[in-house]
Amino acid sequence: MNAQAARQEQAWADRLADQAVQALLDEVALSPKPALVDQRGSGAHRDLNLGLMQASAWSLWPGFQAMAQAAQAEGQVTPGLRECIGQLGREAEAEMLRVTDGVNTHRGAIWALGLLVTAAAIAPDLCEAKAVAYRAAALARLPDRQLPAQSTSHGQRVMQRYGVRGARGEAQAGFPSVVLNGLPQLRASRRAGAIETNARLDALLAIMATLEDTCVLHRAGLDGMLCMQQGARAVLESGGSASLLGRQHLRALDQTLVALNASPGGAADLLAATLFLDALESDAQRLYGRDC
Ligand SMILES: CC(C)(COP(=O)(O)OP(=O)(O)OC[C@H]1O[C@@H](n2cnc3c(N)ncnc32)[C@H](O)[C@@H]1O)[C@@H](O)C(=O)NCCC(=O)NCCS
Ligand SMILES: Nc1ncnc2c1ncn2[C@@H]1O[C@H](COP(=O)(O)OP(=O)(O)OP(=O)(O)O)[C@@H](O)[C@H]1O
Repeated sequence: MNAQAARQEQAWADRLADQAVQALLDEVALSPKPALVDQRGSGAHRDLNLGLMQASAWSLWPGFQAMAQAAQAEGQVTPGLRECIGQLGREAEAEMLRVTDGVNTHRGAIWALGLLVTAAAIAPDLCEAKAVAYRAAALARLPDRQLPAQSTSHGQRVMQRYGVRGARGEAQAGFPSVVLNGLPQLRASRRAGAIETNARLDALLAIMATLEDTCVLHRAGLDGMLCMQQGARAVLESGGSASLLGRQHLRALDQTLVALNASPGGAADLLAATLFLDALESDAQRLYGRDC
């Protein structure tokens, strides 16, 4: 590789890490989100706040950059790359826990964005959202033989109890909540004239309307999850977060989910994934001058 190509690769890896961190910062700053940490406060959480979430997001930059570089070195989806980013993901999680003093701020986000950053780095000229999600799914389906024996997570417990597929299933299926719900809603709301805040809130609600969020199942059971899904649908069906009626429904949903302790952390991670893929497509249009 000549020096200019090497510089371009380096810049692309840095850019992907920037965009992943930016997506996390944009997700947490977006307000008012139902029962989640945002600029108003901690939602249903006692151990999370805005500053902690931001510090956590910044701490993940080197991990995302390293995943992008590993993908560039390998150049394709392989079992070796899967195991390499598994190790980098665990190191990123350890750094997150160091920065947050042991609080889980972004476990699900490291998983989702880590896979998407890796998938984007493999083929910078093939970065249409669906293509990136497809490559990320292929990676997520590969086994990680280096995965250490883990103590049972909240996610694993509720997946067994309710028969849902959780964060792994979402990734292995090609992020349907992002590709079929979050991104189309983000763009539909923009086209309908919503300001960016409302378009992003609507995207979050579109994800919440169908997601089997293991955070919610763990914290508030099946009733909490159905409440989240129905409440999110009610906001969208009454005109979305930009409409007066939609805002009334959104306020009610926030109060109900906080009372149930039902924070949709998985949906928040997938909103960050949506914002990442949206920015990636815009970047590619600028760099390559074509629709992805
Ligand atoms: C797959 C992960 C998320 C573990 O999931 P599990 O469900 O067992 O654990 P846990 O309950 O601790 O975390 C799940 C997190 O995912 C998010 N989430 C919840 N529900 C969903 C859902 N339906 N879809 C997507 N994300 C979700 C939430 O943020 C939640 O906190 C991950 O931590 C993991 O195993 N990583 C291994 C490291 C790795 O291979 N990394 C490679 C890519 S970076
Ligand atoms: N803005 C946000 N507000 C709250 N949670 C978020 C936000 N964005 C993302 N999340 C996700 O929610 C998850 C935190 O949920 P939760 O506190 O239920 O995790 P836990 O550590 O598994 O559970 P517990 O705190 O009950 O022990 C994080 O993994 C994070 O990915």
